[in-house]
Amino acid sequence: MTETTEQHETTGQRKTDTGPHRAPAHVHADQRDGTAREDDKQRQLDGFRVGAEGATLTTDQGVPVAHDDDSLKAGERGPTLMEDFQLREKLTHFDHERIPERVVHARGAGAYGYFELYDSLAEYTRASLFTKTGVRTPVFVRFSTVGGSRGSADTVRDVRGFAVKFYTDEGNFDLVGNNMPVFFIQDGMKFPDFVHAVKPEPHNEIPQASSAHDTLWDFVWQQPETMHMMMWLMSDRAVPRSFRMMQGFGVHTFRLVDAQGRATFVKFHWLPRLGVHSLAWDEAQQVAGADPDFNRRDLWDSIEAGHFPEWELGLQLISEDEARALDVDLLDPTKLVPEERVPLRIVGRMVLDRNPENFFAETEQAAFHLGNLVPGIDVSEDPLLQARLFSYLDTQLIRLGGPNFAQIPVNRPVADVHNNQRDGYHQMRVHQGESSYERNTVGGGRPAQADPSVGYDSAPVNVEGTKLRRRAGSFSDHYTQAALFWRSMSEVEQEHIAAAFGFELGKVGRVEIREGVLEHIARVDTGLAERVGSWIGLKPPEAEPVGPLTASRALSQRHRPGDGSLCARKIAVLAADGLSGASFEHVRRELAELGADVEIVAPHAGEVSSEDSAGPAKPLTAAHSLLTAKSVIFDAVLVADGRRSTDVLRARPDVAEFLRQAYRHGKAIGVWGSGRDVLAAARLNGEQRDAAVGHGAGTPAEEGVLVADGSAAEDAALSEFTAAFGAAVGRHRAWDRTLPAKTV
Ligand code: HEM
Repeated sequence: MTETTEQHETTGQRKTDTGPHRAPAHVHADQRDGTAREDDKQRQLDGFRVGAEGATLTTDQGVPVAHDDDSLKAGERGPTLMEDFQLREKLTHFDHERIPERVVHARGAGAYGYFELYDSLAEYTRASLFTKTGVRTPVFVRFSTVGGSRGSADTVRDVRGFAVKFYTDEGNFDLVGNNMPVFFIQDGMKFPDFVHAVKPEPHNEIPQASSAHDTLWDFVWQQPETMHMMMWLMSDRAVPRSFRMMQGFGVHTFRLVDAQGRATFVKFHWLPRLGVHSLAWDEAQQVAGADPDFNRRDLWDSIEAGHFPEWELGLQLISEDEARALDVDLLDPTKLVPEERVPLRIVGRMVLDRNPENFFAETEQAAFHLGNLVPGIDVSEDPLLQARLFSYLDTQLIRLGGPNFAQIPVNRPVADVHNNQRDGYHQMRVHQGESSYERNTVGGGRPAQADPSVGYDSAPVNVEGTKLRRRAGSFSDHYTQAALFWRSMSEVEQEHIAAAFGFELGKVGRVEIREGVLEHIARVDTGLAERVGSWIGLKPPEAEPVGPLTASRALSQRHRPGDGSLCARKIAVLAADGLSGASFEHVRRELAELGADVEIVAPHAGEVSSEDSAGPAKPLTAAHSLLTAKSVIFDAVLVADGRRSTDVLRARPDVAEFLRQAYRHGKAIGVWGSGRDVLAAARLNGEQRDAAVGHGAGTPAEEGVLVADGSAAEDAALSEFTAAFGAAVGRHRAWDRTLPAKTV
């Protein structure tokens, strides 16, 4: 018997199974042709599912329980008896349900899927993951915020974690990255300091999941290496519309290693099919209240709806010689290599197509680690990366309660596991044999060492030096790339960055911290410092401009619109009893065909009456009342035709506020038929708008505001309107409408 056959302690069944409990599917990549395939992980997980539907309730010992509502007492009104083993077991288990949350990245959501390689990298690496084209390697991905606790809101200003576990046939490879390509600090020695500074302040544990407080900005002031990353953190990247609409980055430089041991530097980039899109800051703050699970729900819903999130993997491959010619040190994690300098080679795609079935068992117990490497992939000497190599395994030992967490279903490899690592808390395997050591003449487990052509080997990098605690001189420029980022932004993005600095520093109480940070900002760009200074009432100091610098188009979100698809974009249709059901159904159907999720928001939830006999056969249902739905949880808003409906809507202040807020947040707004009157009454932007402006099918009154006369009788006109509206939603936002009032 091989060791992995003993691992399956629990048998179970899928929720949909009706048959007897199945023995776990036993996945051995090497029993076929040595290749891990997309469903291998799922088949392995099948063996651990426990479905209790229809089963008899038992204790943990399997004893049937006939009475689960009352404890065992001495008399009806007497004290509870110590001997009540049922009660004690139930309470004890409950008392121990919580495990520590992750020390950072505590709040997250995950999904399964696959990575498919379409361009072999055999010339650079022997990793099967990157050489077998067409093969779909199973993955589990967890997205997260960094600073907040497990129960904090999704849409706070923060970096997002983007951690990918590839279950390859050569073992697990984890790419534990973020949605920004650089980091705050250059050396792992500073990580605890940085995290202590950004987390809630220790005396009163305020503020939760926010960088807008004295200690974080004090750290920034004292540690100017943070400046490049602070530019990213103040940008729209820090408030993504969706996990599906973020880039991902490995951040550090890694190495790909070929069969001869030749190494090439590599930087990993994930590129979302849907483009890179963000919330407006005002919107993000309101979503945090209206739906704290906004990003988590979006990921879950899109997968359930079959709109599978997708990214392409792009690599920057850099030889040692090319590295020497770059004007940045590849070992410095506060620097990026512009794509214009080293273009991306797109090699594959990742698709997430399955939600986990149990949040705790899978997402919460997932353990990613930078040191989970496979043959052909190696680390670099980046001092931040080197510290991470220690930290993940160390923290997981306590978070997951001992050294056997690789046996937890979500963490276990699809590849076979054989070694002499034994015992410890939560050991699930029943190892066979008399001995558990090597070298060994007794026999027993005795896994043989792999052939060198198969086993992991570190890149033979020449390393020597004098022991010292010092930062490399090549790491010392903290401003040039921060300025590159600033100069690469569109006008709207720049305005958002300036306002974000203004917001955050505006929450800093100590004026000397504000002044100190403003000095650093002035060294990045004096124009930016002027704008920030005007928000916080300070005059920035004189500073020497950095440069000359060209911009990098690739850094601006504006150049990553994506495919414009409406995959699981949420559209609200404001309506009341008496709407035109036929025209509504027409618009709904056409938007749904584009992938959008169209929901009626009405004065009351439940059935809404339609005014026309030609309306839909089934009654229309409002998914939300105006009490439960705010415009911030939708991407766009429509107002339906129907005189009786619009007469109600145009008199309601909450409808006017819904539209005004959507307008302020740059969202597409569309009205047809008598819906025009509701728009006119809303006085968008405080003005009485002439609802006749721009009418005609799909004619924009201004960018993203579409007004049509179309009624049910004019199908072609309505289709034209719907198509124009859909295109506006696909463009995400009319960003100019989101600009905060300028103070300069
Ligand atoms: C020396 C610097 C760093 C240290 C010491 C460190 C440490 C940690 C620790 C202890 C965790 C919790 C892990 C767990 O409980 O399972 C964590 C999570 C994480 N870290 Fe880091 N980190 C560092 C830098 C970074 C950087 C630069 C990135 C991005 C490239 C990053 C990305 C992540 C992600 C994505 C997670 C969440 C993984 C998950 O979803 O479970 N960290 N980090």
